[in-house]
Amino acid sequence: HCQISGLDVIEGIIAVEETEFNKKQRNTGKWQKMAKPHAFTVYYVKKARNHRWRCSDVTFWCVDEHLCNQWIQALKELLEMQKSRPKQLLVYINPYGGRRQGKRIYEQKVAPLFSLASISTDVVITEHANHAKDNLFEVNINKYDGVVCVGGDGMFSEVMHGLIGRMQKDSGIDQNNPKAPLVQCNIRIGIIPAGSTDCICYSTVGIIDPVTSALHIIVGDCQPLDVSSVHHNNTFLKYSVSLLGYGFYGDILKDSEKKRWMGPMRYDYSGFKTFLSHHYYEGTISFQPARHTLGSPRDKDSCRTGCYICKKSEQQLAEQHKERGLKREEDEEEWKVIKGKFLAINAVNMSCACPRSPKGLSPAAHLADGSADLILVRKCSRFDFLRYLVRHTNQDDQFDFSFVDVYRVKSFQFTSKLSEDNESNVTDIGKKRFGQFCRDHPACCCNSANSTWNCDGETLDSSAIEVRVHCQLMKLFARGIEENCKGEDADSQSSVEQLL
Ligand SMILES: CCCCCCCCCCCCC/C=C/[C@@H](O)[C@H](CO)NC(=O)CCCCCCCCCCCCCCC
Ligand SMILES: Nc1ncnc2c1ncn2[C@@H]1O[C@H](COP(=O)(O)OP(=O)(O)OP(=O)(O)O)[C@@H](O)[C@H]1O
Ligand SMILES: [Ca+2]
Repeated sequence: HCQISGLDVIEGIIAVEETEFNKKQRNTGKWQKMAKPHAFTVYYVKKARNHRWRCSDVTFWCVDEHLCNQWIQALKELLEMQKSRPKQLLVYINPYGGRRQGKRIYEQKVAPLFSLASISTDVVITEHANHAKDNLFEVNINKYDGVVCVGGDGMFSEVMHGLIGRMQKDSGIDQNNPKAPLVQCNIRIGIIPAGSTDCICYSTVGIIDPVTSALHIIVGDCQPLDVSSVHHNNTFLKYSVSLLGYGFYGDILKDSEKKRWMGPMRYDYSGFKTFLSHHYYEGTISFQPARHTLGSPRDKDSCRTGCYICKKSEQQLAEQHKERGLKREEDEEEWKVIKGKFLAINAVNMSCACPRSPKGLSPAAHLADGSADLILVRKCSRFDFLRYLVRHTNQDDQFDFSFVDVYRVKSFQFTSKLSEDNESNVTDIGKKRFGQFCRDHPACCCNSANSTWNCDGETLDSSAIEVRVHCQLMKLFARGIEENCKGEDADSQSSVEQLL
């Protein structure tokens, strides 16, 4: 990554413009000797610390007007040849996400950069939930090179549902069929973070910073992403890219929804409350291990830009597409079944790194390997659960506990004990009364009721679900987290800077 070539340099250029300079500029330095100076300014990506990108500029002065114009022309032609760069974007802004700064962030930090890079935009400020999703079913989508969402994970989820849903509708695929081979979505999504957790942005870029994300969009980055489909009884419920969590994260979300007015703080409040309530839930989880991928959840290396494990999965996917029509072998593959009492069941398609937990729920999970990491946290003491949680915030291994198991899977199913009992028509009135008693006395930690699934920050209505990972179903304007050239925290130079 540290090598430099002419092409790398163009990749880092945002725009080239003839420099308009005033008398003051003309009278500075050695250029004041020039009778009639000419100049052009190159705006480029400057890489700063901790994956942050900034727009910087450098002005080249020239005595010869013709030579100056030739340079401008040549650089503009090279920029024009960068076919992965978007020209026309559809932007959705959630004005109420996170700290309600979405509109301001877009107008002040992002729109000027898009305009500098000659990107045209159609901007929709959402008026209600599902506005963006519904709108994506109506717009002339082919007009756009990408869709940008300004908001949090929930807003991203809306846009993703709109795009994937639209894609399947246009291709005649029934989303309610859990086994349907879904059509990949080639229109990239850009995330301008303005939410509460912004876990998808953090896990794919390495920082929550609107300017950095805007620059990844401008240079036309592309990061494929695994998407899980969630069904209940042959009915499609939702897609998930980050966390599908039952128990702890489901309960936090349910409680926090009532506290939206608190903003991002609501998660800490509900997190603390849920931690104290210490509820566990009984159920059965069955899963198919992901045998196609090379990695394991206990690997020391994490998914980084150009990840070879994700590339391998991409190749396998291409082969599968070629062999389409042949019977899929996955139906015959083994299922593992685990019954137990769980404080949390977390399935993550990516690390789920976020500022609260910089290495995430599963540090070695891959963005695009066609698998999810299934983390089972069994019933344990409050103290042990706290030790487990604390390891999300430091360098210690959060899977190194006897009550935590982790599996890399390509599909799984869950049924709670309660719904199993209901299905087998066990009507134990005493048990139900006892359940009621426990709901009224939260100090009791038994499984009085079902938890809810937290699906990328939204609750699901059903506790019994069937989940399948779809390898690289969609793409983002991102490149994954970059390996730093000179150690984790050091500044790394962009190719333009190295050239300068
Ligand atoms: C002692 C400190 C332990 C801190 C442990 C922090 C672990 C944090 C892990 C965060 C994982 C986020 C996964 C991302 C999920 C997103 O798809 C979703 C949508 O935005 N966000 C949430 O559901 C929002 C989920 C928000 C979760 C907040 C959890 C806060 C837990 C606080 C526990 C306090 C225990 C204190 C005991 C004294
Ligand atoms: N104009 C609107 N009014 C009300 N709700 C909206 C509007 N636009 C979008 N939404 C909904 O708001 C929900 C939350 O938005 P968003 O994800 O941007 O912020 P957040 O919840 O604070 O952040 P995070 O998801 O990162 O925790 C989304 O699920 C989205 O459907
Ligand atoms: Ca994955």
